[in-house]
Amino acid sequence: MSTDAPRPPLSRRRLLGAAGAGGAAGLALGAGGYALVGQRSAPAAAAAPALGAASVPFHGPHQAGIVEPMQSALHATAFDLTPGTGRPGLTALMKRWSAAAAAMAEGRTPPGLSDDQVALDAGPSSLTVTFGFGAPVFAKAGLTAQQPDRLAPLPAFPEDRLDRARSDGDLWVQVCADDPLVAFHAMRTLQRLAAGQAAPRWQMTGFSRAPGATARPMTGRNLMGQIDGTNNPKPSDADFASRVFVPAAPASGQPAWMAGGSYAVFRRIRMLLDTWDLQSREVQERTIGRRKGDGAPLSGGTETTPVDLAKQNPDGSLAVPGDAHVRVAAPASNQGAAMLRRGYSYHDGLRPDGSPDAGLLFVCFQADPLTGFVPVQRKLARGDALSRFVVHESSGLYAVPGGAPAGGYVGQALLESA
Ligand SMILES: C=CC1=C(C)c2cc3[nH]c(cc4nc(cc5[nH]c(cc1n2)c(C)c5CCC(=O)O)C(CCC(=O)O)=C4C)c(C)c3C=C
Ligand SMILES: [Fe+2]
Repeated sequence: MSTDAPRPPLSRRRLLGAAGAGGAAGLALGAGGYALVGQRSAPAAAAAPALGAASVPFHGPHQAGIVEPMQSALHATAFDLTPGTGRPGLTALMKRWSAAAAAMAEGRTPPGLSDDQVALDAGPSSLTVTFGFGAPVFAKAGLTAQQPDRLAPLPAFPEDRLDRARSDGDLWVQVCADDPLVAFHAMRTLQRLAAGQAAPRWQMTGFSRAPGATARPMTGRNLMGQIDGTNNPKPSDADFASRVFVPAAPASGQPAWMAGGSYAVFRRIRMLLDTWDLQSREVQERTIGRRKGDGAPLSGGTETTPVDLAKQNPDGSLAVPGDAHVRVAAPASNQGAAMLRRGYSYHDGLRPDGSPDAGLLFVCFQADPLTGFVPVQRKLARGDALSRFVVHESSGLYAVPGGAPAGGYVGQALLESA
């Protein structure tokens, strides 16, 4: 599932145009959060094409990696604090991680480590790093009074087949970039910087379509072949911010340190692709409620035409079937519940039975999981035609603090609260 709607066309063209004119370095674009910056080294600056030179600022009111167009590579890692790492250790870690993420987002070598040089020749490639806190970290850091009640464990959904060793975790780190080596380097650097204070609990790798792969910007496809991400909330929607970000306290009813933050739900959802591929095109389309080729709703129109859930076929049946995924998941079917989906495909080879170990690393962000993911997944688990073709294998819910101002670090308002 992707929010592909990739780079805004204008900035994309300007990026490529600037590179073509040889004037990439130092040009601020001011659209979609992307800019071109100075490079890691002079030779790299001379050689880096626009894609590698594009950067997303680490500092800002919200963390990067939420509203920006999806990059092509993802590493998601959960860490557990090592025994004895209390609040001071966690504070030191978040300072180190934030400084490293800010540097790498500008294509600079992170402070405090000898660089492994994996990303040496590349620019920042739109690297974003997003940090989240899992529920257990609050007790471990002596911060239970500051734990949001929204961070209560997700309910058990029928048909979940969760592997607890690949679920949850004290800290969650999402690394995205348009170059796989840049993404690996960032993930590996953060892991090395955590040594002694936090150890990886699980790590997963995802991918999306490479920028420039299509003749024009298009919504991405998932491994079932569907156009996925069409009906995501858009930053231009009037209610976008209130759906995705936590407002300031006390109006939010949430701890003050969560202002500008969000909640991330992460689910590893395996697709039963061998079974899916045996289905007719008609069954596949009725399962989702949209045409496979162009993503148009079965109620008619084009990909971007609003879904008409009331539309009937000439025989009186619903054009979008009663159990179609888009009907069951729609805000209109869930008292307005909505979330910003930003998931990546994964493929980890074959399972023992020879079937592909592949699917969707589902990531969604919302201001409140109790009015976002939870009611929607509750409904999907009961009546979604897609359930026959997917298995939920791991799960996590994380509080994603607001962004850090220049000179600050992510989680500062929590970790320096009284
Ligand atoms: C609980 C939330 C959701 C899960 C889990 C989920 C899994 C999942 N979805 C697809 C494929 C598609 N989903 C689409 C739309 C869509 N999905 C959700 C929520 C979850 N999906 C929502 C809220 C919506 C939007 C509904 C609407 O308002 O119309 C689509 C259609 C295109 C689109 O709008 O993005 C596809 C395709 C898969 C394959 C999957 C698990 C593997
Ligand atoms: Fe979906």
